[in-house]
Amino acid sequence: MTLKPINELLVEIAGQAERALLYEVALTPKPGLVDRNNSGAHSDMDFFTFLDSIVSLSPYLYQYVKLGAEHEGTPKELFHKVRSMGIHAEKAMLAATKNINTHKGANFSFAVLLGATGAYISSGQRPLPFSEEDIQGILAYAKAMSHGLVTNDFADLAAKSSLTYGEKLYLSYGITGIRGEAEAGYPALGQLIMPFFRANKDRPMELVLLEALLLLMSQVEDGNIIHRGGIDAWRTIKTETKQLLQDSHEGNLKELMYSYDLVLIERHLSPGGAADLLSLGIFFAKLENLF
Ligand SMILES: CC(C)(COP(=O)(O)OP(=O)(O)OC[C@H]1O[C@@H](n2cnc3c(N)ncnc32)[C@H](O)[C@@H]1O)[C@@H](O)C(=O)NCCC(=O)NCCS
Ligand SMILES: Nc1ncnc2c1ncn2[C@@H]1O[C@H](COP(=O)(O)OP(=O)(O)OP(=O)(O)O)[C@@H](O)[C@H]1O
Repeated sequence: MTLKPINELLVEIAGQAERALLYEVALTPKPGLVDRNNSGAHSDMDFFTFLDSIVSLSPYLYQYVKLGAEHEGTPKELFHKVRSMGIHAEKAMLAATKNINTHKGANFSFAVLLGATGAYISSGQRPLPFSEEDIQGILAYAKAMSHGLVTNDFADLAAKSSLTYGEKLYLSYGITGIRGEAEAGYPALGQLIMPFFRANKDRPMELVLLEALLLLMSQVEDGNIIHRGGIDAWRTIKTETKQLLQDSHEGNLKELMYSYDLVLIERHLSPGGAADLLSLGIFFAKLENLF
């Protein structure tokens, strides 16, 4: 087997991250979220805002995987490198979207996971497609990178004058959100979505992605839902999406999801955390050549 030059591999991996973000926003119907049909429970952004946002992030996706591939220090040192790069990316995103938060969470997680992917391939120059073990190796590296993140980020919140939604949720409920997910090595990917994708890899991709979104909504501690609707609204969504998964089959899935979109729009709720995890899952599924 001949291995591709490393830079070609990095370009291909960054391209799969971009593709995953495009697939996520194009997937329709997504309850409460921006899709091709409507802007869900969002009045400040639409499908095109997401396209602008993805274009602005694209060069950084490559930078994250390159930083990982060239890294020679500890996983934690790589975390600091990609986060610093991520702050520049977030500024580019906000400039492209006129200050609307389209991909804050996705940008953070892609920074960590692309960095981890780069570090993983450089440790043994793995060819694509990756195996299940490769993905586990990348998630384990991401876990090592994020060690102590929750404690460090939330250490001095009392002294801060303004708090982000993630910080407020931690102070109010002890909810660790995206930081907790990263520090645990993204169990929503390794233990939930990737096994689901592998088990369903021969079914129509679009339906599998819609079901995957419902699966994530039924289980993830979604900071976006909780900051807008509170804990009860989040619990209700978890129960309802479990029921939707039980009631749905290939013939009625889209119809049920169109109806549920109207419900979440009416309640002004949007599962942004689940959407981000879906795009990360699509990224790994592409690297594993599942669809
Ligand atoms: C950590 C990030 C995401 C900022 O967190 P913040 O508290 O502002 O945001 P918040 O927690 O509200 O969530 C951000 C996004 O994460 C996504 N999300 C929410 N819950 C989840 C979840 N359970 N799983 C995955 N993604 C989630 C959503 O899309 C959400 O919009 C990142 O933007 C960042 O690092 N910003 C720089 C700030 C910084 O460096 N602070 C440290 C100072 S030491
Ligand atoms: N397809 C999508 N449609 C809508 N939101 C998405 C989609 N994919 C991901 N998201 C996530 O939803 C988040 C935006 O949600 P929200 O508008 O609640 O956040 P906010 O701007 O931080 O808060 P608010 O506008 O309520 O003050 C984005 O950070 C983004 O990560």
